[in-house]
Amino acid sequence: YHSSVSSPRRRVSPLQATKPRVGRQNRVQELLDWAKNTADIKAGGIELKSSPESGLGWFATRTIPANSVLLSVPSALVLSVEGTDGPPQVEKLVDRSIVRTLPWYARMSLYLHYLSEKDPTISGVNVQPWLDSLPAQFDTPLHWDSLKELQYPYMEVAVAKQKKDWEAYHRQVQGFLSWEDFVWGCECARSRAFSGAYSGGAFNPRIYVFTLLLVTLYVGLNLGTLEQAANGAGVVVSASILKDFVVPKLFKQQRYIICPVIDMANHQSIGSGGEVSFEYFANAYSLASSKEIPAGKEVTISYGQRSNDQLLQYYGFVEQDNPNDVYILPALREWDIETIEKKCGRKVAAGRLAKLERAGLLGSTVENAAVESNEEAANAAGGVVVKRGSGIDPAVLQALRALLSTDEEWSVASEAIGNFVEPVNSENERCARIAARTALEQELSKKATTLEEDETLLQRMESMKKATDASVEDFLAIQFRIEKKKLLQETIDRLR
Ligand SMILES: C[S@@+](CC[C@H](N)C(=O)[O-])C[C@H]1O[C@@H](n2cnc3c(N)ncnc32)[C@H](O)[C@@H]1O
Repeated sequence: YHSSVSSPRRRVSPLQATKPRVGRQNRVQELLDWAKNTADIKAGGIELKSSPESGLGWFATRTIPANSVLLSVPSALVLSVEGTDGPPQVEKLVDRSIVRTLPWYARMSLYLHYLSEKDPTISGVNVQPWLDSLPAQFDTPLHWDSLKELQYPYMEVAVAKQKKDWEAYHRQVQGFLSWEDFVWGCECARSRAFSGAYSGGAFNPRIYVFTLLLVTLYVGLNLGTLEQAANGAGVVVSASILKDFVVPKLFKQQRYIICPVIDMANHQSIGSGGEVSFEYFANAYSLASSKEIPAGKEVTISYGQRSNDQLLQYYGFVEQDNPNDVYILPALREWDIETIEKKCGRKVAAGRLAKLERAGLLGSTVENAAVESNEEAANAAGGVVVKRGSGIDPAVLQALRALLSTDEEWSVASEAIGNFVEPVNSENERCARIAARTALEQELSKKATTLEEDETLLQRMESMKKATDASVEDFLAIQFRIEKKKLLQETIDRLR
């Protein structure tokens, strides 16, 4: 019922295919005109510009002081998916019993499909110019012929799982939209939606005015004291706040929204000058400056703490020196114990591995990762996580201290792995760090190319960009593996 994911790599969404092929720049102008004239979207101090690295993005046209609202989009215009049902448009297409089995992004995909094929209006506003502004294709690994150039087996597992999951979801709705359209919608959702436990509704001044009126009447007509009235008013006010703020947070009513026009803001992990928030009193979503932004600078926002694994898999780009980047090493059970023993000059004593196994510190095998349910590019295999911010997982250092402990250290620690949370002595600590470093060095040496070779290659590709037929995918793969190798090297240096 559908072809393999990788074949139509440069697909054009049906949306664009049925339209005369105007350049994205024209569509951008149409989007801006629409935002201003039809959608009641307010903008100030920014312009939409295109850059080769990140596509379209918002740029400051003048110096913007901190805390200025740059864009304000009425909340009636956003595409929203929350809870397990709906949105209602989707339930017009697909039976609710099926809708309920789908994750938020699949429901968002169906919603986008509904808007493009059935009725392009949201709250009575025709959003076609916004639909036309969406990217026609994605460069995420899901569309790549091979992921070998990433030199990161973990990503192959993660993308295989993504493909399997998405195919299963599509099977539920294949009567309504093609695989290509389904994937296109899911990717729009994954790369353009914000999430959060947003308020249940907008500020409704009428409740508060009415309460004030009641209080005035109550006191004015001598029906009770001001204190009694205030208690009554307190209940009204707090019930309303409860509904808007507390309840959604408490029950984790996660809400996902795509906000037209604000969805053109690009990501920067650290130092972004923009911020998206829900303006309770204005009942609008806004893009505002969180600090002063110099004229000409891009107004970026943070999509959250995203590793390059997540950024590449779901957004199709790689961030340089990403402070949230991670490296997933094979699980401890797959480490080369013999080499570690040699490098430390210690033998792993009998029974230690079994102890770690029972404590669940050895992880599972990579093959098992694919069967576990895990939406994000996270670590289903129990691999050893290395973070740019904090280095190697402290639980792994703990396990290594215990693993390499002498019989004496082991008995001093009452044979309990829990007593290895902190370093036990300098020699044991030295061994644990050598072990970690050895695993990291071995990981680095397994790569088909070195960091230096990759950097030279990338420079060459960049300088000959037009002359070569290097694709976006080739660039991304090299950028990605450079960042991973940098992270491994940094962590090795920290362990010296
Ligand atoms: C919410 S959209 C932002 C608008 C997008 N640039 C466009 O042209 O439609 C997210 C997408 O923008 C691109 N993007 C965002 N931040 C980026 C960055 N720092 N570097 C490269 N591309 C980025 C990625 O393609 C990502 O999937």
